[in-house]
Amino acid sequence: MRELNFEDVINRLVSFIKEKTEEAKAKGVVIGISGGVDSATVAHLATKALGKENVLGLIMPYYMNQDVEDALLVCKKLGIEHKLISIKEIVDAFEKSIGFELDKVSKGNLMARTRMILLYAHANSRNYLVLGTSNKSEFLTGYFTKWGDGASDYAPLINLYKTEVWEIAKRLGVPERIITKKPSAGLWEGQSDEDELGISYKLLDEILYRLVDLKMEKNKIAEELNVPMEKVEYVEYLIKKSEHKRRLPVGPKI
Ligand SMILES: Nc1ncnc2c1ncn2[C@@H]1O[C@H](COP(=O)(O)OP(=O)(O)OC[C@H]2O[C@@H]([n+]3cccc(C(=O)O)c3)[C@H](O)[C@@H]2O)[C@@H](O)[C@H]1O
Ligand SMILES: Nc1ncnc2c1ncn2[C@@H]1O[C@H](COP(=O)(O)OP(=O)(O)OP(=O)(O)O)[C@@H](O)[C@H]1O
Ligand SMILES: [Mg+2]
Repeated sequence: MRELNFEDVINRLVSFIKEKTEEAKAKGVVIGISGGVDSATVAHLATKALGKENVLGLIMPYYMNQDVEDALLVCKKLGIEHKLISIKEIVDAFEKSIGFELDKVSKGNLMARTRMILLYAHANSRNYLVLGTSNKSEFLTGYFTKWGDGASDYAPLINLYKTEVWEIAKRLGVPERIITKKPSAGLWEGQSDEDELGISYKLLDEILYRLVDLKMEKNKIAEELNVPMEKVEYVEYLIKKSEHKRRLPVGPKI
């Protein structure tokens, strides 16, 4: 992987949050806190940048489980204002109004979009910005809900791979159990990013870095990483298939 000076990266991330908040003349930021490492990292960075008084954490579970405890741990450790809002009633009411039972991916996307609505309701009413938590691995593979967790005003981690987010989290003092837990979108019981994506973040990031940043030939990547060519082609397929998620809607040239 590329060699980053993580202390320098942290300073840049903190300055970025501070600058963008000032530029927007916003009073603070609101972040969805899941109990996972991406949101914990963004919350730590925002607290460093703006002070704990100007950071609002929204914990928005559908399922009441250990993740809720972990999200509370993050907010309490940082001393930020936080609210616990169950989205179960809202999501179930949506589904009832839709009139048919949603498949699990569609229902998961509905959860992610419901959280987006709650984040923006708070941002609008307080003159806050919504900070997103997407990282480069998720962004490039399309592993996020379009206009759901993918929607935000600024996404500080968007240029950092998941394996790099783990390094930053360690240096920021994110609680160990949050760093070592299996990444999960938490959209259904037992969901795991690496199982759903069909590849470990370690290998995914090595392939993405070579394909996207270094623009290496696919056969060279397979050779260098000692993996079958199909793995590299699969990652390339994920990038292509999700192109529409990385841009605003377009229409024909007139
Ligand atoms: N070629 C194309 N051009 C323009 N638009 C296109 C399109 N193909 C689909 N679309 C549109 O995009 C929609 C599909 O995209 P989307 O609604 O996002 O849905 P989709 O990509 O099917 O599902 C989201 C995936 O992200 C995962 N996820 C979600 C949320 C959080 C996390 C996490 O890590 O925390 C992970 C989730 O587990 C699932 O695998 C289609 O219904 C259609 O409206
Ligand atoms: N229960 C939840 N409450 C509040 N926000 C949530 C919840 N679930 C997901 N989110 C938001 O959606 C984002 C995307 O989820 P994602 O799983 O990719 O990140 P994470 O949970 O922070 O880290 P990890 O990928 O390691 O689980 C979260 O970072 C968070 O901002
Ligand atoms: Mg998660």
